[in-house]
Amino acid sequence: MLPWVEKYRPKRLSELVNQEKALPKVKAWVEEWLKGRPKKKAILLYGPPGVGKTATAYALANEYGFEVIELNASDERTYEKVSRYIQAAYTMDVFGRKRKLIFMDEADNMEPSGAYEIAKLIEKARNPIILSANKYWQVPQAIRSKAELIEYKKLTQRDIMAGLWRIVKAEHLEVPKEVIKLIAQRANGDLRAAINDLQTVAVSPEDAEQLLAYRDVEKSVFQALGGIFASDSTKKARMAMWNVDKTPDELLLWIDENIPYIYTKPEEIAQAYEAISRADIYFGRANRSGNYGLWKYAIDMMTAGVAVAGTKKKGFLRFYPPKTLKILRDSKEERGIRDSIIRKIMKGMHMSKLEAIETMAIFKGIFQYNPEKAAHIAVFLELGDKEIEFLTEDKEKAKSIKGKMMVIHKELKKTEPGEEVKVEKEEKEQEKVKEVEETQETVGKKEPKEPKKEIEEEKPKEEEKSEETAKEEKKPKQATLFDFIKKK
Ligand SMILES: Nc1ncnc2c1ncn2[C@@H]1O[C@H](COP(=O)(O)OP(=O)(O)OP(=O)(O)O)[C@@H](O)[C@H]1O
Repeated sequence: MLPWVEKYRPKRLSELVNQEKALPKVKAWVEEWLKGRPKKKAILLYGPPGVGKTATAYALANEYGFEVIELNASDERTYEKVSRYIQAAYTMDVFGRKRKLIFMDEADNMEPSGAYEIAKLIEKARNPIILSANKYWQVPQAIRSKAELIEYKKLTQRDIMAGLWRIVKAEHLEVPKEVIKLIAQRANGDLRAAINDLQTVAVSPEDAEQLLAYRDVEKSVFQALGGIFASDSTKKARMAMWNVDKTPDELLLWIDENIPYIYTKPEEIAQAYEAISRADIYFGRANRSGNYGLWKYAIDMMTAGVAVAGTKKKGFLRFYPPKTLKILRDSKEERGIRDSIIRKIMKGMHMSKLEAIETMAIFKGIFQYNPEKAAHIAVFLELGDKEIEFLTEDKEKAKSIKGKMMVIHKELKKTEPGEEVKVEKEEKEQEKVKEVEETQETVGKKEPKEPKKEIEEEKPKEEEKSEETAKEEKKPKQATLFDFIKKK
């Protein structure tokens, strides 16, 4: 399906909305080219994303009969390409070919080392060169000084709505006014984002509400995914991570979820998953060793590694939130509980987030069908009432697990030397709790977590060391899922 941003790209400059200040300057410059060679061979269009910079280049070319050569300024091979097309300019039109207009996107992501060479090429250029950037001050000075700077302003909500209505009419859609307004509000001046949202809504109206709500919150994640999957350069893929409001290991889940939607060839999918699992291994190692320097490798694997797994994706990409997290359906409270369980698994079992989430899914099964094992897990991870209920999805089952946990706690305390007196006291306390449980709904609210702490605090100093070693010995034993299963 042709992306609507392309399908409805303005054919003429007059179709561009609300860039009245910029367009006369662009026109004047290109008309100078028709007469000869202007003083400035290049113009630098700068402004926020999705406001018509690229659209200007194409509409201009269409109106004035140029062929657009689109290059990515951050690509290392750009210099080579620019130089090739600039040579070609000397023989322009000899074979009846169209004169070329060079459009260089992302001038603010250019390698500074190549900038000087490109600036020299601009000086020699026989063809119009249009550079585009979001932040002109990040364009290397050598290049900036060779270009006329033209500002593109952020579009208003009205502009965005006008742009959307044009498409709604052309596509014969029936979209309520409120939806158009909502999309325009969320686009924050970016018509490209708004058009993409409109296409998403039109493709699947059934989950439009959720997707829109989600986009609002997670906009930067979608942008990052776009950056990773639509990137033809590893550097750009890596950069896509920079402004995401998610931790790298969370973004990994998003990438993981979207691989099969974006890549279609089995070998591409396999390679992308391979990159993801290697990233996950690095995250796991970083968590275990506390060496967070390993995150760098993990991030490289999950961005650049995934980006090179398949061919660059053009066109409309639709991303989905990770199902594992069920974020859309979960309430804020549930999310909090789920995240806390995941954190406890990560910490207690020394796992990466992905491993912890998979483990939590397994635990859910155990908590629902095997209260005995579940109780061991709950004690080990020090799960609270809400967390146990979350895993069982059933209050009664949770109650039974909590009862078993008390027994386990009792057993554990009995095995600790010099604690018989305490245990006796504990037993009495627990009996009291049991009585309350039998009469009240709030069973198990008092987990024996606190009494355990008390005991630890009161332990004689000389025992600390041996307990440390005991803990050390316990650690690897309890750190795998199979150990819980064996326990029964
Ligand atoms: N001012 C505008 N008038 C009409 N359509 C626009 C305008 N701005 C953007 N669009 C629509 O949005 C699409 C994306 O815009 P465009 O590619 O020109 O953005 P851009 O400013 O180059 O953004 P970026 O900096 O991210 O490259 C266009 O194809 C067009 O359909």
